[in-house]
Amino acid sequence: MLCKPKVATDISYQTTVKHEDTPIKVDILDTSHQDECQPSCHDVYDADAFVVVYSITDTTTFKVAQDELGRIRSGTTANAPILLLGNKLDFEHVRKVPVEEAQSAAEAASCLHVEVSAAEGHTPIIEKLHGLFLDAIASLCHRGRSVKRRKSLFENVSKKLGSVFRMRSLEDSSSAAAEVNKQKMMQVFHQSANRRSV
Ligand SMILES: Nc1nc2c(ncn2[C@@H]2O[C@H](COP(=O)(O)OP(=O)(O)OP(=O)(O)O)[C@@H](O)[C@H]2O)c(=O)[nH]1
Repeated sequence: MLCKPKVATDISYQTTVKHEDTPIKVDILDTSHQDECQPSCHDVYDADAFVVVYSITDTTTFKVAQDELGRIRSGTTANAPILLLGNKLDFEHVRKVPVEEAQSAAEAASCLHVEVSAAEGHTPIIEKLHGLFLDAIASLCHRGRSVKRRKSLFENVSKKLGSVFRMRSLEDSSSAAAEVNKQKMMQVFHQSANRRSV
């Protein structure tokens, strides 16, 4: 299950994260929402997790993000973990999307919500992405695959990046930040496992 760019402006990345000594290959597709490519031209139904990005300064991007949440939740990806990510937090003074509105959209779609500034550092974003990947893994495990199959699934966690920021390697975080990440990752993993076992 590899994410293939659908149009020239899509960008794909590959990276590796570790979960309990198991390397997990992650394919990331950063899809473009430029005029010539509406969201509908993307096949989002083969991803294991999603990051839907909007700008807190632009209500149009939030509207598109909400539509995307609906599309994801209504297809075969209905149970996939989603991170709704509000970007450009450094532009708080010209905010157009109230945080409460975004939070309730996230709640309605049963997804995580976070606001960040890609311009002011990647660590908080990377932490959230690690959590999302683990959520995807927990989701795949919960679907009752065999242990052998799970390992190969671990190598195929893929996701779709909505838009806005360019991501750098997940391995760039400092060792102190990595320890914090690890703890948060395990928290999210356990929360996710608990949620899904209810
Ligand atoms: N101030 C600020 N600028 C940002 C932030 N994130 C992105 N930008 C800027 O916003 C502009 C658009 O960023 P892109 O990453 O190209 O946006 P995009 O939505 O992915 O664009 P497409 O791939 O064409 O859909 C660029 O000039 C970025 O430098 C942020 O957090 N703060």
